[in-house]
Amino acid sequence: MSLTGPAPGPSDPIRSNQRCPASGRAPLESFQDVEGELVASLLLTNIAQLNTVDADGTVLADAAVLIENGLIAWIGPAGQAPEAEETHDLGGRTVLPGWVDSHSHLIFGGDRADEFVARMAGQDYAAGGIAVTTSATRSLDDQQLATAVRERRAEALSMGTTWMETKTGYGLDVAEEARHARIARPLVEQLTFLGAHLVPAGWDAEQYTKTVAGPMLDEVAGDVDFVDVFCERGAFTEEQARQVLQAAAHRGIATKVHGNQLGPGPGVRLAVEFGSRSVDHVNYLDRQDVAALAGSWAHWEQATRTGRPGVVATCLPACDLSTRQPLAPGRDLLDAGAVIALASNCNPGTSYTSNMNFVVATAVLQMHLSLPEALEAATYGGALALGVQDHVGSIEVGKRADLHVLDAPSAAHLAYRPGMPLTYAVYQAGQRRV
Ligand SMILES: N=CN[C@@H](CCC(=O)O)C(=O)O
Ligand SMILES: [Zn+2]
Repeated sequence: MSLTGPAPGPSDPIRSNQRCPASGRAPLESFQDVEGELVASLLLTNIAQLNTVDADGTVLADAAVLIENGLIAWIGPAGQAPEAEETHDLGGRTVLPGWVDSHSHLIFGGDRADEFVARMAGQDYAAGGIAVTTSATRSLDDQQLATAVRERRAEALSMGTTWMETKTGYGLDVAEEARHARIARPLVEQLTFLGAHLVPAGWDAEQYTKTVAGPMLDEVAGDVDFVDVFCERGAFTEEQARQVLQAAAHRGIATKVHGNQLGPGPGVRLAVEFGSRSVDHVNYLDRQDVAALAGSWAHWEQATRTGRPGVVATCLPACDLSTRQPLAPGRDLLDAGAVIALASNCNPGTSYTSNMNFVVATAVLQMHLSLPEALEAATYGGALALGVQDHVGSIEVGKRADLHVLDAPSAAHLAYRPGMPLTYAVYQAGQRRV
């Protein structure tokens, strides 16, 4: 396999000012003028361990990466690296793809520390807490809400997350959901509509579902990449979830499902039936669920990463710890041939962290994933869950230069030294951001 290749041409994937293939929008507009300068050609060299997360899991020692115009242009031994306008000596550190965090809820006001403390004292998590955050979020004006989202996105970037999805779902009426979508749109790379998060007080569930699947979806459709539904006891039933997913399919919008989080249920089945990009949480799976998820990848060639992707099972271990749910069976899913992603689920109710280093460490230590499996799930797996796997999620020629530099000699240190501040530098579309 050759790791070298020609510099990307004009038709190559997302540059920082190009359109996102899933949404047709410019995903990084908000980041253009924040900091960092885009150098036409930049060589990163003296990399002790380069984890490409390509289809072969190639790991190179003593490596270099050439970035041209924000894209990866060459990968190979440091001793054979081409000349560049500028060189960064990474001092024998480790490089991996930037994290692709495919599940978060950053559009919120307030926090729910009291609820967390009660949970640690033995109370169960229940979907109803979403209403508390909805009130706190509605009380923020546009500027306050934008600032909150921007700061949370920046916090995630500072820990290596170079591509991030976030969801609405704390507005829960037409005007608020539309306001949240409009505000968040330029602040994250991809946006999901989760009007079907909770039936708000005072609403009849059937009426609310109709509103979500009709006028609310119409109002946000131009701003979102995905439609999601929380299919769980205390949230939306199978039939209600089906209405929302059908409405999305009718409008040609890709779907996601929050499913099987608090108990066994129809979430996985629905996601497979609708060909959703992902089903997220997946804590309570039976054999048929696991088989259905694995079977959804029948038309995908793993060795070449080509074909039709199936439904990604997104595991959220930080959430599982905070809600004291059994960890999602990531090991069993992988062994059965399913494809998993790891994501933060950053939100004030169940997972108030966007630290993907922590998520990956937990997946290795507690879910029994190998380090390479966890790395892949938190990068390429996330990209698959978002439909952007041809553009981000691995270090390969032609892809966007999203790189996470660890202050460590190998990626194993992520789990070996859990909780330590290992992020040394972050390059996003070729610009040094951290
Ligand atoms: N489970 C549904 N939604 C969020 C939690 C929302 C909340 O409790 O505020 C989640 O993914 O965990
Ligand atoms: Zn969620």
